[in-house]
Amino acid sequence: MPSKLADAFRSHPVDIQPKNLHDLKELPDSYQWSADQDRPEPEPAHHEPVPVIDLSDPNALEEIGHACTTWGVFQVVNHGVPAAVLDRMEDVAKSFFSLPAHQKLKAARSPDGISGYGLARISSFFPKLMWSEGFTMVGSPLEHFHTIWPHHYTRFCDSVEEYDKQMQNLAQTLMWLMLGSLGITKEDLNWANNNSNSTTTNPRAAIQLNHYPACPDPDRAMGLAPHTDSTLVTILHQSNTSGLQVLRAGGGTAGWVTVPPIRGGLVVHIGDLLHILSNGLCPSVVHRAVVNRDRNRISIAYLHGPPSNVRISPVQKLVGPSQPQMYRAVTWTEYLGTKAKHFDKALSSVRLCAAAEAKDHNNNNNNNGVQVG
Ligand SMILES: C=C1C[C@]23C[C@@]1(O)CC[C@H]2[C@@]12CCC[C@@](C)(C(=O)O1)[C@H]2[C@@H]3C(=O)O
Ligand SMILES: O=C(O)CCC(=O)C(=O)O
Ligand SMILES: [Fe+2]
Repeated sequence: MPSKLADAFRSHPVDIQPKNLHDLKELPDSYQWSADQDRPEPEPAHHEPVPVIDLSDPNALEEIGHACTTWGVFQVVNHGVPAAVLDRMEDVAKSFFSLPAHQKLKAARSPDGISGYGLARISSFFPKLMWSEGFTMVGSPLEHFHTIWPHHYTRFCDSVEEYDKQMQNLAQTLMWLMLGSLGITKEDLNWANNNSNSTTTNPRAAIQLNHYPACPDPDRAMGLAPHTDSTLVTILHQSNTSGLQVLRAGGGTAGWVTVPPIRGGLVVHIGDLLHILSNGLCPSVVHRAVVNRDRNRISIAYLHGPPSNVRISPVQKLVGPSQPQMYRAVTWTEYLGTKAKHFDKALSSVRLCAAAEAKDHNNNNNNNGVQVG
C-alpha cells in the first residue's frame, strides 16, 4: 500500500484493549450510554421500510435511483454473490471472534496501525465504550491469520480473498447503477476509464468484521455509534440477527429504522465520497448498530473507495446555476485523514461555503447535519 494512503488508514492513537464482553453479567458504567449520547431509543411505530431491490428486476435502475436520492441505503437480492461465499466469510468472522481473548490480542491493531483487532476506531470521539469488537483488513490478512491459526490460515485467507473479489465486482456494478440512475456514465469520470493494473489506479477497499456479543442491558448499550462511512459505497453482510439501524431524515417519519437481515441479501450504504461525487444528491446515510440481550451478532462491511491517486469532486453534469458545486476535490487518503480528525464534521469541512449556504437554505433535511456524540 502506498505510504500516504497507509498513513490515512491509521487508527487514532488512543486504542484501549477491549474487555472480554462475553464474561460481563452487568453493563459496566463505562458502557452505559445516556439518552443524549444517542443511546438506542424505540423506533417510530410507523415508518417505511428500507427499500429491497431485486437486481434481476427490469425496474432495478429506477428503484436504485429513488433509494439513492431519498434513503442513501437499500438492500439488494439476486446480486450474484454466491451464498457459499457469504457463509464462508461469516465463518471466518465467527471463528476469529470465538477465539480466547489472548489469541485475538495476538492480532491486535497497533496504536498507529491500520489492520487488526480492536475497539471501533471511532471510540475516541465518544465518552462511553461500544459493546463490540472488530477486525479490520486492508490488504492481505495473511500475517495475522498465520499468527493465530498456524495450521489453518490458508483456508481462512482463501475465504477472504474470494469474498474480496466478489465484493469488488459487486461494488463496481452497484456504483455504475447508482451513477447511471443519475444519468452519469463512465465517460463523465475520467478516472473510471483507466484499465491499468497499477496499484495507484485500482479501487481500494477495507473489510471490517464486527462482532456484537449478547448484552446484559441492551437498552443502555451501543454496539457501534452513529456514523457515516467515508467510502464511495459500503456493502454490508449481516448475520441473521438484527442490529443495523439507519437514520431516516425528514418530516414526521424521521427516526432510526431497523434494516432487517434478509437471508442472502446485502445492505448497500452510500458513503461520503459518493455523496461528494453526486454533488450532494445522494446522501451518505447515518447508521449505527444496536445490540441484543440473548444473541451474538456478526456483520461484515466491505468498504469500497476510489483508487488512491484519484481526486473525487462533484461530477460536472450535476453542477449548474441552480446546483452550485457543493464540495471541493479530495482523494480518499486525504478524506480518511480528515475523518480521523473531525469525524462527523469531515463532510462539512470539505464543503464549499457559498454553495453549502444556498443548498442548506433549500434543504434542511440533510442527514449530514446530524450531530452525534
Ligand atoms: C478504509 C476505512 C474506512 C473506515 C476506516 C478504514 O481505514 C478502515 C475501517 C473503516 C471503518 C469501519 C467502521 C466504521 C468506520 C467509520 C470506522 O471507524 O472504521 C469506517 C471508516 C470510514 O469509513 O471512515
Ligand atoms: O454492524 C453493522 O450493522 C454496521 C457496521 C458498520 O456500520 C460498519 O462496519 O461500518
Ligand atoms: Fe458503517
